[in-house]
Amino acid sequence: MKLQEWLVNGGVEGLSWLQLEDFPDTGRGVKTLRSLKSHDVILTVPGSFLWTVDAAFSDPVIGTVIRSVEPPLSVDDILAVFLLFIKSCETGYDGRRAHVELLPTSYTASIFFNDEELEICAGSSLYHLTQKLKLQIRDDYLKLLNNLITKHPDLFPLERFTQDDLSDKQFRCIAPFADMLNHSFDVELCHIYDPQLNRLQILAGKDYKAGEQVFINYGPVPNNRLLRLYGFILLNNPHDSYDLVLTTHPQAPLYSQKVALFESIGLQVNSTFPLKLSDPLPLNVLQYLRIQRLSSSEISTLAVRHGAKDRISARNEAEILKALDEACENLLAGFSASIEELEAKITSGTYQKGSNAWAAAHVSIGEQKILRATLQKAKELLALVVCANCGKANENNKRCGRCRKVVYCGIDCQKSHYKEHKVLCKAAGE
Ligand SMILES: C[S@@+](CC[C@H](N)C(=O)[O-])C[C@H]1O[C@@H](n2cnc3c(N)ncnc32)[C@H](O)[C@@H]1O
Repeated sequence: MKLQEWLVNGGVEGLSWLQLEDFPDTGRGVKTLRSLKSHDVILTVPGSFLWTVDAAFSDPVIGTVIRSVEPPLSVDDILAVFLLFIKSCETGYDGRRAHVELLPTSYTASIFFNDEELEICAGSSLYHLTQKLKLQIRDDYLKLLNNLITKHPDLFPLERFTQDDLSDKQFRCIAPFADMLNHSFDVELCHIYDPQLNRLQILAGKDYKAGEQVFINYGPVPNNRLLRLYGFILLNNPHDSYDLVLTTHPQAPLYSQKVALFESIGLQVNSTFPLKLSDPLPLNVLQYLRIQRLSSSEISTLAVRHGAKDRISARNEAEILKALDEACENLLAGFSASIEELEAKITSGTYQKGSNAWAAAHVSIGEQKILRATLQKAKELLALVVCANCGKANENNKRCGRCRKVVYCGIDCQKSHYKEHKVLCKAAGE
């Protein structure tokens, strides 16, 4: 095989015990022909084989052209143009062309979904980011067209540099053969680029028996990101998350003081918080919201000076939890299909296992489960702040002595509420 020859002749080590193979769950991947111990070096790829900005810049044919584009191209654009240029060459670049020929010919990253498939996860962050990405790719393509492609038709024939071709930026390939390794969370992070020695090494991320598929770990990536970047999802992904974006309007009262307070606890005014099933309402979300809703009389209290780790006032706490409750309800209402509807379609086989629709449904289910857990947590915390009977957020509200899950502002409210509360109270107290 041409690729193998090119790599071995150029000093790539490891190819005598690694072999490409098709696997049922992951598609094409790499198997080891010998047993490996965790941390063994299994593949070494010298830097000269990598697709890098430097490699593109030093290419004798297009290097100078790419370098002279104004405004300068982004790293992604340079790599995409470099790859497509090699793909469009009919002669020369034998090794690199052999590599490009082996790249997948179709992709299942979410930007390649048709409208119907994408609609399945409408409301999810995957949906919003994919729509944004589609527009960004169109804009990037138009810029490339004006600033590079139409200026050098001899180097970049228009019919081979269409917007669809450039969407192939999704190939996240960095090194020939190393990019054939599939992902598993069950192995340690095991790919290392050494800038001094200018080489990429892959170590065994666990012990392997001869004949097993070898994996690398793409990092702690949630399903919405796996689907957006790589076109697959993992069931029971331990890193699944919903990215909650919190921002504060510059016209908000006490804006500059609040920004300073955010920064004092390592947060930005525009922050993204990954919510997880294992921690659906992280402390830093509460800290952000407490600061965001501070009143002028609360701004210099001790609790604020301690980073708003604890409640600042009953008023402030009730306000942030109600806002969070409302935000979760609104986000959940924005999904095109509920968890139950999607699960029914998966069980009945309407969304076939492994299809784009199936993957989109799983991302939507995962995000909704997290949002429901966040909503539940916000409700539980709110019940410890506002009187269960009259709804007042009072500093002296006391917990129900039995279940300790609700609070009352006084004995009268507790008595009036007892009829409604007793079932829940008994169940919680048992
Ligand atoms: C770096 S490549 C790995 C090699 C790839 N399978 C190939 O045939 O070229 C990354 C792509 O492999 C697939 N992939 C990697 N890990 C996977 C996994 N655990 N399950 C399903 N597909 C996976 C996805 O399509 C992903 O975009």
